[in-house]
Amino acid sequence: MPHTAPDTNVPAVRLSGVRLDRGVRTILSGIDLEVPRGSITAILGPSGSGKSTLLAAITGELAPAAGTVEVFGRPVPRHHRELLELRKGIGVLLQGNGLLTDLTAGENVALPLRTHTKLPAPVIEQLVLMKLHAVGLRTAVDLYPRELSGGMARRVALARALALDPPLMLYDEPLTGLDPIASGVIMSLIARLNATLGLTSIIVSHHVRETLPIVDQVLVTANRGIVFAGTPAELEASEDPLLRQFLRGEPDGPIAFDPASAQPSARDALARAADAAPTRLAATPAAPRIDAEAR
Ligand SMILES: Nc1ncnc2c1ncn2[C@@H]1O[C@H](COP(=O)(O)OP(=O)(O)OP(=O)(O)O)[C@@H](O)[C@H]1O
Repeated sequence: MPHTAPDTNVPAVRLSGVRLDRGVRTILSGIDLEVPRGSITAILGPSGSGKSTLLAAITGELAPAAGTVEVFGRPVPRHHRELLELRKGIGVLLQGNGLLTDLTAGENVALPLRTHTKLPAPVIEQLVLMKLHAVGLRTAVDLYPRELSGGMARRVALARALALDPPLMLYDEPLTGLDPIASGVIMSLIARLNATLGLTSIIVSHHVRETLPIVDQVLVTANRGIVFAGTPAELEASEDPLLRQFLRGEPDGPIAFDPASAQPSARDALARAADAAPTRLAATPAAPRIDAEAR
């Protein structure tokens, strides 16, 4: 398991030739990617382009229709028991906080420890305080979720995701519903925890501007694939019309906001973009929209 004898040359996550379907629909295909250990990777892209679906493949919630998904050098298993083992090594912060409202912050953080370990209660109590301390909320241990601000509740959920010391953290839209100040706190916390605990982090986000400063690698999903993989600086410097439009969060541009209503000129520009970067941009006039939520 990831907890034991890590081979530091093996990436934390590797996808090779992966295709992901939902029912009869192919959401992503031809996916090759590596997430180096210790890094922070952002998965950005328009709504519905398959960002969360990629996370689901990493946790084994969605088996690939083709290709392989490896976490710390091991193929993601399909059997329930082995999957549960894998997931103990993956901390997930979901879009909603998922805190149980009738439990205190401390009891919420204790849940994974009570469920997955046989540690005695006093040890769990100490671990809970340590996790809450890591997110700057030790004093909130006895508060109920309704007594917490949105940002505090997100930090308690983060402490709970860290409870079992997972080497890999997945964040699905960690900033949803937070104001700019709380967003800044969460992003710097993600960066600090990644560095101090030696984690590997993957962040799915619509919040491009808030996310780019803390990440090492950016992947952009669109048009059923990964249309960009590189550093934040490389993304900012890209001349690719699709990426420029996405970065600016514009509904109008070379990529049609609503492909059904694309004008011929938009289609032409899209085709030119696809010709200019055939390996990175599999754009077609029927490609998914780039929408304004990308901001
Ligand atoms: N459990 C599911 N069953 C069927 N279809 C699904 C399921 N989950 C997602 N999809 C579909 O897969 C596509 C990609 O969804 P996904 O949630 O991965 O996109 P996303 O990029 O994360 O979007 P958003 O930014 O809006 O969260 C969408 O068309 C969505 O409707």
